[in-house]
Amino acid sequence: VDYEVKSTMILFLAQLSGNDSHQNFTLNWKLGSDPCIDQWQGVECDTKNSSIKNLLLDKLSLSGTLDVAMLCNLHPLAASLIYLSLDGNGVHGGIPEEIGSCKQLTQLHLSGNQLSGTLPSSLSKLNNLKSLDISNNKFSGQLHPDLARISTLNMFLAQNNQLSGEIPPFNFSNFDRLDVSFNNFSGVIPDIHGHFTSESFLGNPQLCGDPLPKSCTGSPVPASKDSKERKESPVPAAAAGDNSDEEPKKSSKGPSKEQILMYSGYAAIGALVILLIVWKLCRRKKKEKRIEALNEKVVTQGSAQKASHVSSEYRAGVSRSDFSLTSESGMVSQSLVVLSNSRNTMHELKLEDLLKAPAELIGRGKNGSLYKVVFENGTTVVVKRIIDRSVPGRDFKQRMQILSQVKHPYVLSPLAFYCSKQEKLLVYEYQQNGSLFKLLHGAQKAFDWSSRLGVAATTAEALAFMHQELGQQGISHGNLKSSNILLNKNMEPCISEYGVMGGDDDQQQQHSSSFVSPFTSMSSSDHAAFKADVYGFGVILLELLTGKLVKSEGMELTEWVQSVVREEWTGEVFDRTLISEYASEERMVNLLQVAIRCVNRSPEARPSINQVALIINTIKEEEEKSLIYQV
Ligand SMILES: Nc1ncnc2c1ncn2[C@@H]1O[C@H](COP(=O)(O)OP(=O)(O)OP(=O)(O)O)[C@@H](O)[C@H]1O
Repeated sequence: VDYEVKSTMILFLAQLSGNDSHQNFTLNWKLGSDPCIDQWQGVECDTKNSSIKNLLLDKLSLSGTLDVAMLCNLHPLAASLIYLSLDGNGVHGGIPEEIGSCKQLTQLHLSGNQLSGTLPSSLSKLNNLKSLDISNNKFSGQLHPDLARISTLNMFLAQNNQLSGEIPPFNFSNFDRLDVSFNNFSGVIPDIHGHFTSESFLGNPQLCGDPLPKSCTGSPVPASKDSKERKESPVPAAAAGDNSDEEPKKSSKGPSKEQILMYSGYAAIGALVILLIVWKLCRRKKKEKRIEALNEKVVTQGSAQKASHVSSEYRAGVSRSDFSLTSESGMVSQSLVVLSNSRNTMHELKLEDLLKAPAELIGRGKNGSLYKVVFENGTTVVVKRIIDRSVPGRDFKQRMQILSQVKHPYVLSPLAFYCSKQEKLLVYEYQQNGSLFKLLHGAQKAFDWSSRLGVAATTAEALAFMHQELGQQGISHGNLKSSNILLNKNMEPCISEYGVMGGDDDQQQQHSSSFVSPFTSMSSSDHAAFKADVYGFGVILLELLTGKLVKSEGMELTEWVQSVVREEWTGEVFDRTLISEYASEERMVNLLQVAIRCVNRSPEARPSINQVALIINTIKEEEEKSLIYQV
């Protein structure tokens, strides 16, 4: 079974279990093993062509979501999967439309979960489906009439949900089992050819007709001859919502009951849409208020201090700062904003102190210059002076405020910032162990495989937190590269300059063209920026694996790796120092596969950073287990 299928299955299970990667271990699903040969629990294969046939994951206390898009969008799986069973778990959320791409499915069993929402219309595309069991969930809405077109269907169990509308005219003569009881179905029961008793339809107060005792014309239905031995309904006609006394109204000239129902349905949808718009507007207002509140919380210092005139030209080794901070009027237009996450000593930080302190230029990147500033008390910070004027000041300030509130141990938050029309400065704690770039490409090259894997896993987790765990406030990095991964005093990676550029336009355009957002909750530019971060992270993985520079002698690392892999010389890609320490080639190849997926030219084909983090964690856990085993 190929790598992509294995990793997709591991991710699918992780989503099902609510991102609990331990479930993979319990079931023995490991990247380093084979689902068919090593018999992953719950997986049954077609022995002829080693393809995955059945996924039987009943009663495993899975409480995550059903991401069938992962399975059904992957051709080899979609072409082989015929039975998916998740009965008796706690899976929540809906069934995604992508289920329609799992064309070979003959059995879909999802009974006894917490699934909700309407059934996707794409279910009707499953024209091999024989049994569909969605009973004992929280599904609502109407069944798509096209469901009745699945000519192979012979079992439909949907009891105990909140489904409504009419029952589609299935070909009941093919059916062995049917149960739609205890829902909110309404209207006339289609012709069941005498195959089922009233039990299959009970508990739907608005349903009428054979085999229920409630007639659709008001009078009780006489038992038809072709009905199989029919039991008396335990629900009295009145309790079943018999509305025979309403019937005469039907013949009057006014709107029919169906029309009234239809119009009130439209009215309800209209009201819902209005409510949704009002809710969205309220949320936006609230968000703005929250940001304003955050702004008030921070310590601002004196708003119109005299600017100490400083030269705008940098001279290496000068003994004082040279940030030009003057506004047109010669005054400092705004003051330094010390953020609430700063250490105590930093609360006292003043703009004049920053200007007075000796500063040393330590870098000049495409987005600005970086200075190391040492205060009298010995505290050392770095100051990033941003030259990009395209980032609007308001956006920049808001982003900095949000970032200062985000507490992730592996994301370096700014200590303070300054923002005027001409100038943007950011103050960070100085990290004396330098950057990942230096560690990989500097003179000293003692950086073993386990540490590299650790850096990859920690960075991916921190990014996943920033992208997804923050929900609507998720922030992309915008300029992810190995020089922005710093090493803290414990040599752990720390992502620096987070969100400073608000998305690198070049990088985004280059790496996220022809993008169409599949999300409604997120703007397409946010989504493109997240995909650009995944690309940047993929390049970092390639640097970790190859030890090579991103660009050298006119050759891009991504292109070089892909060409070597295409030629099937994969082993040639890896850093010689890793080979000589006998690092596991299997796990290096697994990480390489992740990296290659991240740097895919098409942004849509790149995985989410959450998926990447999960796979890297799995590789890391396998590495740790093997180390314990060696000891
Ligand atoms: N807080 C810090 N502590 C120590 N070193 C840092 C810190 N921040 C950045 N550096 C290092 O200083 C060097 C220069 O940083 P700078 O941000 O100017 O360059 P860059 O990241 O290559 O460019 P840019 O971010 O503008 O694209 C880099 O090697 C970086 O790793």
